[in-house]
Amino acid sequence: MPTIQLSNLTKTYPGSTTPAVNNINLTVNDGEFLCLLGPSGCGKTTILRMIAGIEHASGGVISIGDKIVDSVAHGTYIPPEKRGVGLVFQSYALWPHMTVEQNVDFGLRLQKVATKERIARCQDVMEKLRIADYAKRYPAQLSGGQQQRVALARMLAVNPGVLLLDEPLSNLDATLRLEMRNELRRLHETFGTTIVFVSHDQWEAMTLATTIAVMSAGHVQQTGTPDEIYATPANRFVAEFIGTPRLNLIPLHQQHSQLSHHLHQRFALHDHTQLCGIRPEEVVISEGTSRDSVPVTINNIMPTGGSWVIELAVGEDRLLHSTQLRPRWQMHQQVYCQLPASSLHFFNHNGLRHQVAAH
Ligand SMILES: Nc1ncnc2c1ncn2[C@@H]1O[C@H](COP(=O)(O)OP(=O)(O)OP(=O)(O)O)[C@@H](O)[C@H]1O
Repeated sequence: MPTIQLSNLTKTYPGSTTPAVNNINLTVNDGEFLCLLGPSGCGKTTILRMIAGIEHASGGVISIGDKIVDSVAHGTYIPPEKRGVGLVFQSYALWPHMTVEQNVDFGLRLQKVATKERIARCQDVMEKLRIADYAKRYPAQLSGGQQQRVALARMLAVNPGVLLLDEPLSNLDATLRLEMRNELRRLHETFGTTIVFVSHDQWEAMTLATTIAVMSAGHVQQTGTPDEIYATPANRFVAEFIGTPRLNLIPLHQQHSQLSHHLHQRFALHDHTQLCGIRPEEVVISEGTSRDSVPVTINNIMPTGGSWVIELAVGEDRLLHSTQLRPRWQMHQQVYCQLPASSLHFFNHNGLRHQVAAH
């Protein structure tokens, strides 16, 4: 299975002055399940369409395996059907006048695969995707999730080296979404296909991907495993984009902030260190005082179905704590919170993560 390499990849649509994709460098390794994650309009779909070949790059190079498939400078552009990639869109685009079986068979027919092998491959992929029972039905006679699986089966039947998925779960309800996530993960394990998946849903990305590339405004902000992205966000954007409830951000240069004062006592903070972040589940609450604890008031207790979000007041500052344990605190109770040093993320005036030393 091929590696996909994007080098200084840029796309500016005609009539636009701002690049939709701005000088991106990204490698998708063999067998990797990479998720392009970011808010609407950040350029995820544009990248996918350029890899597929249905959009031309304005600059930079795309290679699949050892072949350059798009490069303005080299004058190279390989058409989609010669790239060995399968693209599944948000809308499944099944042929309505063909049965499930005929839809799955479609690509194999185009490739002029021998009849016997076509039948065997269709059957195999339909069984793996659990749609063999609907082989004779038309798309209109299937549920959204079943149609989704037919679209995937149609792609997998032709055995693409690379599978590109553009928010393929976005039209499904919550239960089906979960089912399809498991299905996709199973597929990745079974077929070992290199997958590039576009999503704006952080949980989808965290639960599915082996690697996440977090994007904003045409740039890749950080690439890493789900764990790395969550535990060591490279900048403020990534830190805030990932995690629910959002990471707490404490401004470090506000005169009357008790939390800021507390952090200045513990750490050597310079002017360029602007913000300190801590995830709500890392904030520790206790009844008694201890070293490095801060007195706080329980300001609000919000149940979120199986977990709780608690708002703490520290003077004018507010801090969120989240927990899976039913809280034993009362509204307005005075308690103490701790901000463990290993859970703190410091960001400079450019929003970049950096280290600070303890006093
Ligand atoms: N065909 C086009 N012509 C002009 N501009 C476009 C075209 N397609 C996309 N854009 C613009 O390029 C930018 C990136 O769009 P893109 O669809 O890649 O973002 P996205 O991250 O996939 O968004 P979403 O999650 O909403 O699908 C957006 O500002 C969009 O308006």
